[in-house]
Amino acid sequence: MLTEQDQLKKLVGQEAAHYIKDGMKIGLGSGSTVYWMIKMLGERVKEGLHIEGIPSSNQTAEWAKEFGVPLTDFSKVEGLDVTIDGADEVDGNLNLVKGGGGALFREKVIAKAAKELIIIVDESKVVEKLGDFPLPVEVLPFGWEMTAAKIKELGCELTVRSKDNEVYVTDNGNYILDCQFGKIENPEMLDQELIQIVGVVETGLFTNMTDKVIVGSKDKVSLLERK
Ligand SMILES: O=C[C@H](O)[C@H](O)[C@H](O)COP(=O)(O)O
Repeated sequence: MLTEQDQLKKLVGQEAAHYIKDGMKIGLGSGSTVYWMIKMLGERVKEGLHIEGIPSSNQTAEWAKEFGVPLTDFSKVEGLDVTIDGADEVDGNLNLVKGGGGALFREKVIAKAAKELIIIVDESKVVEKLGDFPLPVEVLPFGWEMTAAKIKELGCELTVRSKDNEVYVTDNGNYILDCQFGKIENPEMLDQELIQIVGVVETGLFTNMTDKVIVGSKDKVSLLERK
């Protein structure tokens, strides 16, 4: 039995699959909303759609295999036509917080590699200002305590992400620091400040990258587009 939020995730995930055209190379994001998009893409592939996707996480790769979506990698393609991904927060300028599922680094790679970035969310993710959701920052394990101290100097409280009482390790073998900055006034500047800290691999701030956001709410699906 799906929760109301999951039903909205399903709705926008399925909707997004219809943006894909024959022959496209697609960046496949991560998370429970993307799951529905991949499932629907699998159905379209069975009906004859020819596409190839690059997954942003091991979980996404598994789903793609399960639903019959062909995969490729960056040794075989030069770029992507479109990337479709979820988000943890979206602001009015279509800036994003991502990485709730820990896949932010590969997600940023496939977002940057694509001609178009389409984000799929339920309405609870749309906010005026980013920052209620703690910002995930991927860091190298070596000296992560030093990296964390430098990040704290930018004005946040943080925790190292854990899972089942162990430190959570990303698909890239790194750690995630969940950073509570409060409302983020200037996401672009914060992203730049964070990325300059030695040991930071990537941040969950995706600024000036999103072209379209498909938002699912109770009575409709709406489209937000880059101004
Ligand atoms: O690392 C995970 C990703 O950034 C997800 O796209 C994000 O957390 C949204 O996930 P969901 O669709 O499950 O809410």
